[in-house]
Amino acid sequence: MTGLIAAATSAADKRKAFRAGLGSGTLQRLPGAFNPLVAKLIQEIGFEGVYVSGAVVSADLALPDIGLTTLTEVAGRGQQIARVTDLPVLIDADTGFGEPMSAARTVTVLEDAGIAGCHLEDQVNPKRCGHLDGKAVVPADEMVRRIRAAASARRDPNFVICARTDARGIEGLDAAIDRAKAYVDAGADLVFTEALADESEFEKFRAGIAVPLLANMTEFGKSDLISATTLQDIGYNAVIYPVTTLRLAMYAAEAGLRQIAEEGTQAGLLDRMQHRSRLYELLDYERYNEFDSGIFNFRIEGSGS
Ligand SMILES: C[C@](O)(C(=O)O)[C@H](CC(=O)O)C(=O)O
Ligand SMILES: [Mg+2]
Repeated sequence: MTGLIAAATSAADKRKAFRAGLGSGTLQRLPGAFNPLVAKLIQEIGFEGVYVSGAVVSADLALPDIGLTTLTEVAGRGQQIARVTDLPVLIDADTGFGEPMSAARTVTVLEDAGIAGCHLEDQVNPKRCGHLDGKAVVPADEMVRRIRAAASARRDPNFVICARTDARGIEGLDAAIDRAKAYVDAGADLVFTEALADESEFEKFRAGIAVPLLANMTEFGKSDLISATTLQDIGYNAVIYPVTTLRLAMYAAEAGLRQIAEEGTQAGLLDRMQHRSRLYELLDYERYNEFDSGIFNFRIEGSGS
């Protein structure tokens, strides 16, 4: 029954794999999973990791991404997602949920949740999406304390501490690079270069920083949508597509709900739905017969199947 209810790969092995991936020269692609089922899809399709987005955890609760969610809520979602995937999970820890000592506690809680790494950003509280105007950052030395505290709290040295700088949109690119250098000196393993504009800025960041770099290819934001091949050629080590699956799903859900409201039936929507049989395949439903041979003993029939 290994790997059925939960993924078989241990958290320690996932962290090792994430470290190795970041050092491999191959871009690690981490789409955001808005739930554990999407994480299974991400693994099946062949991505290198799974991202858990703060914006998505918030939106899922019908809240804006302004630091309203708690560590317990975020870690809980992360744990549910990490449990079902063999891939490493990188999670968005916003500003660390408080003072540097809270950032330290955040790391211990996320380690216990089976997460492979987290990013902490240098925004003030309340934070906002990094692609909006009107952001503010804390002084660099305060963020340095955040990162030091987080790095010192690790029990597994392979847990990846990623420092995100939001400074590009506030203090400019050179200042953002200087901040990132200070965060690396404080113990960051990976740098999240938030809201850069175009390829030339990604190149400039790459030239300035010695540790692995992560690009955020979020839609409708301040960064050009650069392909994975180009990011890899520039020398980036990881990319997240944080809100993409939620945007796709919500778009489809809205269109479908409007059609049902108008037409009084979903009959015209079946070819735009995940089929029951595909859902069951993704869930490994049939394998539950390993527990009890009476579990999967039906055929999928009925309307539209
Ligand atoms: C990456 C991010 O922190 C997230 O929470 O997913 C967001 C993404 C977004 O709001 O589009 C961010 O870039 O701040
Ligand atoms: Mg976020």
